[in-house]
Amino acid sequence: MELGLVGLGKMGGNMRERIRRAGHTVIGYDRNPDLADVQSLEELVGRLKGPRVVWVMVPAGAATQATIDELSELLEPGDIVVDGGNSRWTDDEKHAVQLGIKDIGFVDCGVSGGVWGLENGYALMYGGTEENVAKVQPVFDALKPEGEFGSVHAGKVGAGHFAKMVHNGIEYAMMQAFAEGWELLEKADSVTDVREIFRSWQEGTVIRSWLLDLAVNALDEDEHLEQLRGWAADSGEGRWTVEAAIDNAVPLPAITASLFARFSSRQDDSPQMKMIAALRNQFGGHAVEAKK
Ligand SMILES: O=C(CO)[C@H](O)[C@H](O)COP(=O)(O)O
Repeated sequence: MELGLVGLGKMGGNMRERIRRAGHTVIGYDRNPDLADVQSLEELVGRLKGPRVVWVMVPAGAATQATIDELSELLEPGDIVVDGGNSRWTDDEKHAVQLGIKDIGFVDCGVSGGVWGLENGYALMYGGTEENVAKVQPVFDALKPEGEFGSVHAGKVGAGHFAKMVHNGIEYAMMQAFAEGWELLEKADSVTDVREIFRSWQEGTVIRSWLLDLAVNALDEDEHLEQLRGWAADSGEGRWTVEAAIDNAVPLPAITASLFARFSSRQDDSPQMKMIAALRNQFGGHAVEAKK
């Protein structure tokens, strides 16, 4: 089939390649003309035969909204837009309504696989009507990992991004657990080779996983992670997971703590710990350390 793909960055560029390898035609547009097959969204839409499927793979928020705004003007009834970015699931219903006014279909799709997806395939979680999903199915089949699992029609519009959001929340907590265990092992006098302990866990253990494999890769590159600063960004999905937990009154202590650990990582000094130190000093005369 033919696909229009908007956004050819780290994810979109490799996805174009994987879909092409499966024998489909992909016409890609990116703001960077060096990456693009066409120079505008208008040209992209003009090059596709109807009914068109256009996959949007740009940063969540303003960039996705601007792309959907433009596509809603250019596409025709019966065409489909797939949002494959990390959009907040609450945006999906709005986009479905916006496009639905012109009878353009909408499918949301959470995509996981990172820079390894080209070779390993991408895990896909999509939401939308059976009819719209069926029109995109050949592309889902091209992108998904080989084998029985790796893609799911998660429910109605929004369910794909909701599933991906929860996946990312789990990802936060799993990474945090590996990070905490690693720090404790590094600290223990009795332990001589933390990297080899991590490597040994890759077979036979309850915690063997792709994240563990990636941790071993990282330690092979830099055994004590001395080249890195203990600083981690977050791109929103952990926050949305915690917000959804509050909306549904579901306790998420591990995921919430792993999100907050990232906030702590961005502080050079902890303002709240200054208050703890001040209070301990006030009530008990306990020692404080002066700012250097
Ligand atoms: O979707 C992903 C992996 O599954 C992304 O890499 C993820 O968005 C990274 O999120 P964050 O910046 O919040 O750690």
